[in-house]
Amino acid sequence: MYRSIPVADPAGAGRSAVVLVNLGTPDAPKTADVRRYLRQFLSDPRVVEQPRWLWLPILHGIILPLRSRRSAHAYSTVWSDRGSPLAFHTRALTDAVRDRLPASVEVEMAMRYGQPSIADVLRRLDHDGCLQRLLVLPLYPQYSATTTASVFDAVMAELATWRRIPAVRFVDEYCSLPDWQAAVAGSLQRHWQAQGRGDHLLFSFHGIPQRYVDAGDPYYGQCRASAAAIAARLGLAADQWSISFQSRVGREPWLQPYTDARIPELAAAGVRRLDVACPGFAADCLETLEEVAMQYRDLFLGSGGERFDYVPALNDDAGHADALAELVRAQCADWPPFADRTA
Ligand SMILES: C=CC1=C(C)c2cc3[nH]c(cc4nc(cc5[nH]c(cc1n2)c(C)c5CCC(=O)O)C(CCC(=O)O)=C4C)c(C)c3C=C
Ligand SMILES: [Fe+2]
Ligand SMILES: [Fe+2]
Repeated sequence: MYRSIPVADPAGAGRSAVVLVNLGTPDAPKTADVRRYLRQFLSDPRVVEQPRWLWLPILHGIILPLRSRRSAHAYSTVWSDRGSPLAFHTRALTDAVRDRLPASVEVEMAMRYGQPSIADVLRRLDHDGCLQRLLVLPLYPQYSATTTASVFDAVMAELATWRRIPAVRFVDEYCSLPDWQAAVAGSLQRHWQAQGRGDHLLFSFHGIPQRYVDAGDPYYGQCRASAAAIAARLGLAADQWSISFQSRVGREPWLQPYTDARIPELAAAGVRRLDVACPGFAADCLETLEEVAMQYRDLFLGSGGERFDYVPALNDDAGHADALAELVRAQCADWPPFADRTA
């Protein structure tokens, strides 16, 4: 019934582990792999809040057959010999965070959809039954039920099958942390020092349905507040920056303004040189590298703009890893090895 494993050292103090969880990505940019990934992703009731009897026939009859091929093509434009950008950037960030923490804390990455799955990573961490303390850090700076809460669901679904459950802590958001805001502002400043600065800075966040925000999802407020905090650190005036929402799927209204409407609007208002940053994405991925850096570049240049700069996500930037390692230390301050409780 519940998972049984012989405990290697019943008298031992047990171990502490940190799991950084990102969204996940297909195994390969092929229609069949993308289809398997989209099926898991879009079957999650946190992502698509529709009655299952209504949604599942649409998903299997229309969305998966049409979207898998189209998305596979989009993935093939960003795939590299290191694999999917979301996967290799998340791995590099996890390594950088691990390097900054005591060697006795295990630091692993997991993916909400696809591989390595949350269930596999948790079981591996508890292979000897000695995982006693677990910090889950979803790599979403802003909380949304569609992303953050879905990670929580998957962690709890796995632990619900365990006999010996570790103490669990869960990070709900980190966009309000000054260290993270400083890391984003710092990467923009470095970009401007190297490339020069545009006329306007657009912060483009992944959208969600407006209906979810109306029902209490704090995502919109956190996007606005964190963009404003970053702009303030950069000393930008109100007309030098704005926010928008990208990656809409389906027909119902999502958060606005839409990035693909805002970009031509900025060009028409006289912006010749546009900088775009995506501070809702911890790691570069399909949505930043293909949708923003390719599609929206073409859109801006085709609307009369002269120069378009996509400022990369923080990925394994030192300031990013420092901020997340500090967040782990603060969250686990009373756990070994951060605190010696024998004192
Ligand atoms: C259909 C509903 C979707 C919601 C709601 C949604 C929210 C959401 N997503 C991210 C981050 C990422 N999404 C990515 C890809 C992606 N997102 C959706 C749909 C929704 N996302 C789809 C169908 C896809 C797959 C690609 C496609 O077919 O267009 C990715 C990139 C993954 C990669 O492999 O590179 C990320 C990251 C956030 C932060 C969010 C809500 C706040
Ligand atoms: Fe998404
Ligand atoms: Fe997309």
